Amino acid sequence: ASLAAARYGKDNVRVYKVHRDEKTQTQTVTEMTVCCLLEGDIETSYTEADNKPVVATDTVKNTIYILAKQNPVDPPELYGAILAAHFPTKYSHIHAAHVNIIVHRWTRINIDGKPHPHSFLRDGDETRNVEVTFRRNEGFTITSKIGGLLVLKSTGSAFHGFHRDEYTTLKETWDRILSTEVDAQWTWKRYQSIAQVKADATTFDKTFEAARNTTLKIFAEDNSASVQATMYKMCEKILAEAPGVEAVEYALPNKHYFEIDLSWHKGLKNTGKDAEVYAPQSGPNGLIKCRVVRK
Ligand SMILES: O=c1[nH]c(=O)c2nn[nH]c2[nH]1
Repeated sequence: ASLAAARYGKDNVRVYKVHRDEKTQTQTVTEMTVCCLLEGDIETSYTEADNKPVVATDTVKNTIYILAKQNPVDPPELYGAILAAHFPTKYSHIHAAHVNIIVHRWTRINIDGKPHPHSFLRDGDETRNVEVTFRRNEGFTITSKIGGLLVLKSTGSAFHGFHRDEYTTLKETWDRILSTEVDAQWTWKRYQSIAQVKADATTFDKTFEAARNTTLKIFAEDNSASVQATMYKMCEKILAEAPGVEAVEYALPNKHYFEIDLSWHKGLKNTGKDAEVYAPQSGPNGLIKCRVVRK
């Protein structure tokens, strides 16, 4: 047997950082969960129980905290790049690092119409995520993500004209509920240095907001012929808005809501145009994926 691939490190490292602005007496918070895995000349720690090359996962955890203290944690793309580059820079036998960051929502609370200086609420399980791989002599591959954004539209979605044969029972519909959980990501052109990543810091934030707004706008306004058709429009718009992005990917579950025929009860009409009460399904669910690149 031989070792085909190996990477190790610390996962589920929860980090909270506060920024205190003395001038405005306003505080800003960031909470994230970090995974950092290392690759390099570590084979003998697997094949020969040789621990000399092992930078302990506890050391990786400590480094996550120290670099969060010494550097900005926003945008997560920049902190992720700083963290990923640290290990191959410090340890010559580590050649690459893979960083995944999940940024949780702490939205500033408005009290009496005014943003509160140090109070926040968790408005949803939606997260902003980042994946950074740094490989020595190859630079940074950065992917930015929206995760867990639950959206539903009660009409404005259809699905008809699909292939029919002896296996098909699905009825065509011109008016259905569309409910999904947005898993969207966009991969940036390769960066060669932290300086280049830092120079784009505001672009990462602006592109995240633009991609989220584009997703919501097209989801709401597109008279959807299918999940496929609607998600493609989202990808096209994000590519058009973000010249630094090379590819956009979406994975959208189609979370079905079934009509309930209640006609057995005194002829109660609750199907087709009379449908009002539905049964939301936990599964099975459709899953529609795509990756869109520039021509
Ligand atoms: O939007 C949809 N795409 C599909 O591929 C599909 N299949 N069943 N329902 C569906 N809805």
